[in-house]
Amino acid sequence: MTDLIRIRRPDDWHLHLRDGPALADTVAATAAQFHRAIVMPNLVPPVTTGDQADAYKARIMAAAQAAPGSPADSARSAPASLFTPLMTLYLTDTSQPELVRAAFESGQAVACKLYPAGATTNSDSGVTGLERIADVLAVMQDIGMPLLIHGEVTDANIDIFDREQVFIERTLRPLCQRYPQLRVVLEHITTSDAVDFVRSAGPHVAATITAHHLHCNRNHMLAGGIRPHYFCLPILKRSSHQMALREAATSGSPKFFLGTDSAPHAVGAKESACGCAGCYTAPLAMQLYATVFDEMNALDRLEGFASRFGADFYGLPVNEDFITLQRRPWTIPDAMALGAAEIRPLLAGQTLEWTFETDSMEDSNE
Ligand SMILES: NC(=O)N[C@@H](CC(=O)O)C(=O)O
Ligand SMILES: [Zn+2]
Ligand SMILES: [Zn+2]
Repeated sequence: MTDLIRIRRPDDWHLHLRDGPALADTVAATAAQFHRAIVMPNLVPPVTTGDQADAYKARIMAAAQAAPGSPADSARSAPASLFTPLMTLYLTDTSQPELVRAAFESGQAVACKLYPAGATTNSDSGVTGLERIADVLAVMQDIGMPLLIHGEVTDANIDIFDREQVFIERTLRPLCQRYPQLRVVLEHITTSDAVDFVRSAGPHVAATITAHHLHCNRNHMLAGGIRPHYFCLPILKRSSHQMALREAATSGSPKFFLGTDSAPHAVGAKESACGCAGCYTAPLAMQLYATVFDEMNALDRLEGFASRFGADFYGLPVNEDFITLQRRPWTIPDAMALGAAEIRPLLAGQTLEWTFETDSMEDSNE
């Protein structure tokens, strides 16, 4: 039995850091485990321009400098100061192709995010119809800029558990036919339909998979009481879909890679008559993924999923340093700070088999 895993430092290819007082906590949590992260642009107001992405990146870097583990805090060794945010632009009906091109070519943004208007948290300014951004998509295809997609229809007549599958048939399949070379990441996939679609598409189409969709199915959220801390979008599905995701993540296919979709909301905003969608997993991300890979007898494939395939897709080098996880029980805290607010992480109070070791930088010299 393997009791110690040492892998190249992973990256998080789908993350919500939020803004303002929350940043110090969200950045520190992610930087403790990951080197890079694709930072989602769904702030209020959203990050739609290269200059806004630059300004947001500067706020994130300032938070990383001040975080535990940075040179300003030498007591711990988590390399918060090495954290590299990779910025994204939020597409709207009025996004301009030449501005998108300029932001990509200057390095201000590595990708654009498509939120169908109204599909999820802070998506009200999203795209109301793909025909409205046809010119932007054509430019993105030309320059090789990835399109990151929240893949759910917003049609009120479509059952919430079917919205991903219907999006694939109605929107994604035609999109991939119209732009056959467009680089696409279907984010936070939740269904076997999404797994099948991504598998059958070309190498320029990939998907991220969250830790919560690997750990949970809709029974966790709804059986024996309604548990708002499991509520996220796309919503948790039945266990057969969860199994399809587990198989995809642990299959060794480079089309599936790690994206936590860690998306914190204050406890009061989730425990409400109309609770917010989003699960906070950043501080327990690698412990959760390791537990699933262990359960699937696939610990030898964790490094590909967590530390290689995403970097390969984005054309970036793999990280030079390493992290260690140990088979040792670790109990997830009941509550954590999020700026002045309190937050309840996913699976709060439960014990995981794997502990994340705060790792030393010497590893990179071995
Ligand atoms: N996943 C979620 O349930 N929520 C995310 C938005 C998103 O990724 O769809 C958030 O920003 O809170
Ligand atoms: Zn989303
Ligand atoms: Zn997200």
